[in-house]
Amino acid sequence: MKKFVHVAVGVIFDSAPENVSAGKSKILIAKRADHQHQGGLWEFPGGKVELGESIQVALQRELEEELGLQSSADDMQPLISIPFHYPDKSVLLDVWAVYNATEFLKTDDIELFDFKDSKLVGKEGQPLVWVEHSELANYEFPAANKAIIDALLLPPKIAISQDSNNPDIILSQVANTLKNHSNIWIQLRAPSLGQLQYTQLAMKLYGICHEAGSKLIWNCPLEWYQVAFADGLHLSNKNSLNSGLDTANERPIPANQWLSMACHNLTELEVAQNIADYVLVSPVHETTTHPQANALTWSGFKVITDQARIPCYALGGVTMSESQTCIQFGGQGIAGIRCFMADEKNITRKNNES
Ligand SMILES: Nc1nc2c([nH]c(=O)n2[C@@H]2O[C@H](COP(=O)(O)OP(=O)(O)OP(=O)(O)O)[C@@H](O)[C@H]2O)c(=O)[nH]1
Repeated sequence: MKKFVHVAVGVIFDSAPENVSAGKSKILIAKRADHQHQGGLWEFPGGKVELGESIQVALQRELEEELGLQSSADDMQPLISIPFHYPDKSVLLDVWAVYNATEFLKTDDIELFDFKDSKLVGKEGQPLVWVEHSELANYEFPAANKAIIDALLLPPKIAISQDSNNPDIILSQVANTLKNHSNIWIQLRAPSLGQLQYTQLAMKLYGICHEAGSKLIWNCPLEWYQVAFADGLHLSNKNSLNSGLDTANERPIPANQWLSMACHNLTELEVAQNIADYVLVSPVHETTTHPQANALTWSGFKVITDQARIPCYALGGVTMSESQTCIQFGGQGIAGIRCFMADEKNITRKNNES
């Protein structure tokens, strides 16, 4: 039988959550010894959860043993949990963000600095480096870590545009959302528009999103997708079915673009996590547009996040006030239309007033 290990993993930030979301923070990574499983690759520090230990206690113990880092439970927040099967071993990585580490871990700490090589090393002699988010791509990690790195790059909020047959209304809506929210990506969903109108609108929005430090995810048939004006593609059930992607094993877009899929149950999750980077799980609550759909509730959402090895967003009647609940139930963040976008009537009224 394959060996199974439950691992507590810490993504250690040198500063507070506000600085992390503003992109002004560094992350500590360590190199695994050659003789270890996945040896020679970089990792986020951590180790096995011992019998009867909580994840937080295990992580605090491992970080103390490996780095001399004394972390406070108040500075820890769940990031993602990843069940992953290597050919020789199955792991459950329980990954937590650990903030304010430099308050406890001095980079010039004599114990952690190898003066001979002028390098930072851990207590077990493992090389350590503080890196920016954008530098993570330059290091080679075990396969299970792709989802951790994705979770670090993905935002806490995804605003989905409200459908309209008037592209100008959608454009104003999105601009408004970007004005009112930071750290948010836009998914352009506009089933009432034809291909030409959709493409023209998406091209305009791509510039607007990038100017605001956001990203634009297209939600349209695969054939409409234009790599040069998009950061990624979201495949609804209908669009993935129409393109034969509901059973696919191959990504339909390049690896450096984001791919998300709709997910309503564990069967859809299995299909999605073969090719997508993240899923939008719905409906968490009953909504006015889908009153007949059976709501998952937060506990049903957790059934899915527990099985997911990619980040999961909560969609369907979820409000901003539930952001922390979403994280506690294993979610990456919140996706929605109404919770971020002003509705069409207000936009029309505002446009008429100005
Ligand atoms: N700490 C840590 N482990 C990871 C990461 N990614 C990942 O796949 N793992 C896997 O999770 C397991 C961690 O177990 P561990 O560190 O306690 O044990 P080990 O096998 O490395 O060595 P050991 O048995 O000698 O202690 C390893 O199989 C490792 O390959 C990561 O980012 N950090």
